[in-house]
Amino acid sequence: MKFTELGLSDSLLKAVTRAGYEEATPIQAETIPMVLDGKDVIGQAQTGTGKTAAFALPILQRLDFDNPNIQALVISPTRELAIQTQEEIFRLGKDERAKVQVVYGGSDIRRQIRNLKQHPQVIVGTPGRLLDHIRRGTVKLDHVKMLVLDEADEMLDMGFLDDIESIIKQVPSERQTMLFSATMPPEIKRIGVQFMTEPHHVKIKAKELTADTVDQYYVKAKEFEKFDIMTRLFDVQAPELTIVFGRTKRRVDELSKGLEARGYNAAGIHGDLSQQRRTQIMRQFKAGKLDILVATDVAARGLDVSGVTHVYNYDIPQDPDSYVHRVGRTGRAGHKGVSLTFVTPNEMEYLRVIEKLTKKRMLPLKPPTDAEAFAGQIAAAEANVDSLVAKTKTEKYADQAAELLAKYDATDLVAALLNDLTKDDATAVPVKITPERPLPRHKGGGGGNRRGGGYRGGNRNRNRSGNGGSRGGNDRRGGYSHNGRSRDDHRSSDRRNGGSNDRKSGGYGSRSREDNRSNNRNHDEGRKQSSKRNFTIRTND
Ligand SMILES: Nc1ncnc2c1ncn2[C@@H]1O[C@H](COP(=O)(O)OP(=O)(O)OP(=O)(O)O)[C@@H](O)[C@H]1O
Repeated sequence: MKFTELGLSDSLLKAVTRAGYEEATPIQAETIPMVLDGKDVIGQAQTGTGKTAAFALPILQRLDFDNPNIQALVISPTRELAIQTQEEIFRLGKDERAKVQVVYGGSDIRRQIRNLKQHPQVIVGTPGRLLDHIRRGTVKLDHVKMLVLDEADEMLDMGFLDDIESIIKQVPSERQTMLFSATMPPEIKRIGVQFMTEPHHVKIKAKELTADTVDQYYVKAKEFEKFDIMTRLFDVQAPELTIVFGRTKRRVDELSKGLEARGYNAAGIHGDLSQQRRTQIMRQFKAGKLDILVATDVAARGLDVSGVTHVYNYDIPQDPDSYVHRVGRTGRAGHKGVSLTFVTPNEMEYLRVIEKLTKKRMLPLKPPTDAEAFAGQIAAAEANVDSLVAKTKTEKYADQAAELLAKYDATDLVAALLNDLTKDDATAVPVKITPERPLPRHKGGGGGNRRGGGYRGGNRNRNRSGNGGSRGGNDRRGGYSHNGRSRDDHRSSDRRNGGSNDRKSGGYGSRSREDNRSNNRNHDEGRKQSSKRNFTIRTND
């Protein structure tokens, strides 16, 4: 549907055109008129289908620019998502000079207070820091007329619910309330509607819960085999921008160090890192200066990084909703993506439960052999050679080239070049990743009651202490962290190709070589980091 049919103002239509949006997505087409009409809305649609603009545009239109008070509040589960959402609302409301501010934990509160004195009309924030500002009296919500819970099911789940209730108490009851997410379990929706008035539930029907643009695979492997298989898969699939999800913070640290040791341009983020470091890594990743982001579920919700081609679940998520959000970091806004999930033999039942929820079968992949990995590396190196030759001013080096050709056999020279352009093979740099305790044996069935008595872990009072929780994978959720994300991620510092199974992909969902060539981002950089030394991860545990 055309944006012009939705009742948006001319300046917002201009902003939409400037953003490059041609047509409204289904969730935008359905919810924008309702929100403009002042209705309470629950908006549910696949990941990456433009839910942010679906609430941002009508909110901007309903702002009274002569009113200096906070009129709209958007609550986000993670700092990174809050920052991104503020940026998008600001971008769309630029012509109207909408004042949009973000507040989140782990960053200088005095600066936030200074900015709050500039009278923002829209606030985006994480719950802990919002509460902090409310208590200090630096954020006053008594003029708020629009409230959004982004990633609403996450915000209304046990980990956040108390904070959300405390915040909502500060917002006038005469307000418009909106909940948005790709997933909305019925029992969470029941909690949500208590904060709403005659809500309209807009659920964009899709055959599958996950975006249909993502080709989903799984590899059955033993715990200790996963790392080597993953790097071999990288060689074969040649992912461009990749997110690897790990279950715990320790896992993320070890994986990112191990990948670096093998010459990949990788870095990890999780809730124990300083916010400064988290922001720095996200910036690098968004700018394409980092090929692989390794993360806990702190990066699973809402993050919109264009060009993420592959998502690897190094650990199968315990929570099927989490799977939906993780793989939703690729295949966004109509682009293609590939996801790959490792599953140990005793975790197969978890895979089936995820498939039941998503209504999509993951295709099994065999781990690539060494020969296949080598072939993948050589293919990438050849593509590199093509671009190197194309950009080299041959005359400049002609004499030295002739000298080298006289000294060495031409085949030896090219072989040395290829050796330099390929990464160390798995065995050359042994990496040992500390085994995580496997997920408890699944009781079977599943799918129906996902949260209540399902397998989200019996003890719903998770991680309230915000103690970082997941070291050793042993927290109060029966020995497993909440998807590797502790309350600390949420609050402690807030207060607490292709995919097709064709030859090019060799059956591994790789991107075409053409793609690789044109997007040969920083593989060279990555390679330079490669140290041909033995590398074993040490941990404190
Ligand atoms: N109408 C549109 N046409 C094209 N692209 C769009 C449109 N609306 C939004 N986008 C772009 O699509 C991408 C995904 O949007 P957004 O992050 O809002 O998705 P989402 O549905 O909130 O996903 P998630 O469930 O993962 O949070 C963004 O890069 C956004 O700029």
